Amino acid sequence: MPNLSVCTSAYAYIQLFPQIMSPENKRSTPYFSNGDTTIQTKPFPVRGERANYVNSPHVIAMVGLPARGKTYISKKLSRYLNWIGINTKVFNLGEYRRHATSAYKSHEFFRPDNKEAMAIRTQCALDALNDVCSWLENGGEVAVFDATNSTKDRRRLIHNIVVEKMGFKLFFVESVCDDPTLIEQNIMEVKVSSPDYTNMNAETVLNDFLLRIEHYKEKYEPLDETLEAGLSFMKIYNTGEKVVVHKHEGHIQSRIVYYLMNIHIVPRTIYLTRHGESEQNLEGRIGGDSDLSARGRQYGNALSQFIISQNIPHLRVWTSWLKRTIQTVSGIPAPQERWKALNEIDAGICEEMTYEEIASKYPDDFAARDQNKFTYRYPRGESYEDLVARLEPVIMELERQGNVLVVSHQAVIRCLLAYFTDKSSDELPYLEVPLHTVIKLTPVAYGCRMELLKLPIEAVDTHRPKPE
Ligand SMILES: O=P(O)(O)OC[C@H]1O[C@@](CO)(OP(=O)(O)O)[C@@H](O)[C@@H]1O
Repeated sequence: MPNLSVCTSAYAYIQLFPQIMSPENKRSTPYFSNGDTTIQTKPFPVRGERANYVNSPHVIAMVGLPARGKTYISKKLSRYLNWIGINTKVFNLGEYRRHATSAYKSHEFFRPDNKEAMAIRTQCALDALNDVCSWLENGGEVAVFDATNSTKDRRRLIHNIVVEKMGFKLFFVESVCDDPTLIEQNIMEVKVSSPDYTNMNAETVLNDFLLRIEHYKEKYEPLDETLEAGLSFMKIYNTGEKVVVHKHEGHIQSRIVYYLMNIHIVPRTIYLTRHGESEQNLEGRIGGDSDLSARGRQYGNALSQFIISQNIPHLRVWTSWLKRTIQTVSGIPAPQERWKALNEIDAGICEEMTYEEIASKYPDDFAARDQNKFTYRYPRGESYEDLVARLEPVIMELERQGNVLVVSHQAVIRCLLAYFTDKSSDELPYLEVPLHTVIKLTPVAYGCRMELLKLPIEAVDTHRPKPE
């Protein structure tokens, strides 16, 4: 976290950016608009081996006026990248500023002519970038720098540090929004509860925040492919109405572009549930393709009643290709789609065995799975890690859709749930997904609200907890 020290010595700054600020050209620095004040920062990490990797780390730097959904995009992107196995972390500049100073009293703090505040803000940006670089140098793969980065000078500074000094890849993501309703909605949803505004009423917050935006607008320079032709970036207009991509590089940036092109913020609900109890669940056998038990069929009926009672507009129902999910939704009056990708984890040579049978026939495998359940792959079958890869298109399509009911299996629902609730790969294979329970997910501010709705039909417990 920030280590604030504003001084009048140009020493650290000269060290950091020798090519742009030597003693002779001290006054010609393009990076600060606050007169003679220069910023001292702790030394940046030394450019290490990571810069030479084929897959060198990436910095994703957000761009845009306040209340344009940058934090929403940062958090959501980080959740997705971590879920697909790319080690990602968000560095939010607002948090550095709040940690460094409690000077924020009103929008006046953000006036471009407030020199003292400007020095603090620049110091915080350097501290955050310093942490970004240290984290990437120590094994991180993608750092998301969540800040306004709304001037060309600030972006050049980031480029100097991230690309020229550290040798990392840099991609800017700008969120442009000129719809006053969306902006006001964003302020009311997330700014009213910001630590900047404790104990203030919503109207005062709204007015102050709108003035803060005005201060940023005075200096705002949107990304422009002619003026900043060398930079890699994408611009998202009005939450996805239009997208412009400029010089994106490599596999990770392509995935980021594709993901951000698919997400939307229209309110909707996702319902996840396992099939009703199956014949093989009753016997404690894994996998297979058995029919529902009598209680499983009751759950199918209860689920239809529940879904009808919810009165969900334009609901779509997705199932796997296995009999137990298809039988479960047979009474639901909504369009249905079958996905092979939603089939249960393939247990390979262990299919249709009980855990006890596996432990006695393949003791080494049984122990290995307990050691690392996420990466363990059943011989001639799959691991949870494989399952996440198989489910990525499902997540992408879910992101594009409105209201959806997904009826699938224990391991598959764990993977989907981990994505929506930001659970690590260690936690994922042990998430509790009981039979005869509907998991209702509603997007809120920066995440998802999760409700577990147990329907009143008994079922066996198929959860095998992590051994001590
Ligand atoms: O990874 P574990 O904890 O074994 O759970 C996955 C297992 O859950 C089961 C039930 O034991 O799922 P489901 O009944 O939902 O199809 C098996 O088919 C599957 O192999």
